[in-house]
Amino acid sequence: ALQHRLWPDIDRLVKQQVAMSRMGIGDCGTGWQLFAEDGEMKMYRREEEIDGMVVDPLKAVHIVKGITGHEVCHYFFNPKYRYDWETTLEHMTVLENISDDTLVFLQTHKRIWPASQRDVVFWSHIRKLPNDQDRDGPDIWTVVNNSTESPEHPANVGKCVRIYLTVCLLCQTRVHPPKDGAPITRDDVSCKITYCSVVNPGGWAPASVLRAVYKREYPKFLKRFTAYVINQTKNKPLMF
Ligand SMILES: CCCCCc1ccc(-c2ccc(S(=O)(=O)CCO)cc2)cc1[C@H]1C[C@H]1c1ccccn1
Repeated sequence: ALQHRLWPDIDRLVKQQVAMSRMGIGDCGTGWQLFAEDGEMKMYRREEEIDGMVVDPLKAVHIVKGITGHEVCHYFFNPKYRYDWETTLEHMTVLENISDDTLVFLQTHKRIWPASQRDVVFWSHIRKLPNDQDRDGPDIWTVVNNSTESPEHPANVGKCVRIYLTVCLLCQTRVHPPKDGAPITRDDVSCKITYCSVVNPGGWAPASVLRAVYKREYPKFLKRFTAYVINQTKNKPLMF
């Protein structure tokens, strides 16, 4: 395929993020603390600071019945759905349509008192990966979002503080074939979702405020997003 300017970065980061996501919490070494749990959803964080700024890595694992990894990644990647599920979003622009699987976004997020408002520029890439652990299992789907520069939108010139993030959504579909050989329905599928993110808040914000924001916003985001995908797909044919 024709390579574009971001391709080497994207390819390297996707491979690195997928490898990290596939590691369980256990073998990521210690330091992960469970901070939120709701049914099948478990959220872990590590407390890390860079230059006194909270950049706590987050890892969430969730198992959702009735949807596939392709569907989860489709609704996460495609800009036309984002305002429906991203509650902290104030404005979103697609700066570049690099290819049908790679976009560059500019997003401004609602201000969270007492911190100043944030914006972010990132490339977003969706990819299907062969399921090398279970050869005849369904493919794995992933979306990786990673901050990038935009000459037209330099950091910290307007009212917003630029944040920097790396996000990886990795989805493994599981099919539980019906005994009587009947066609597969939504009752026979589930999706194991791993969501990893590291957000550097850019300018300084009180550690207590940031940790409270993350503790509130991440569980809300994953629950709302997965409920959105269930609702959007329930009367549609399965997308594998
Ligand atoms: C003082 C607060 C500073 C940080 C505010 C902020 C900005 C962007 C983001 C963010 C930006 C992108 C992504 S994504 O996964 O790529 C999807 C596409 O939107 C995810 C999260 C997060 C937060 C932090 C609110 C926290 C928060 C956490 C989950 C959801 C929303 N807000």
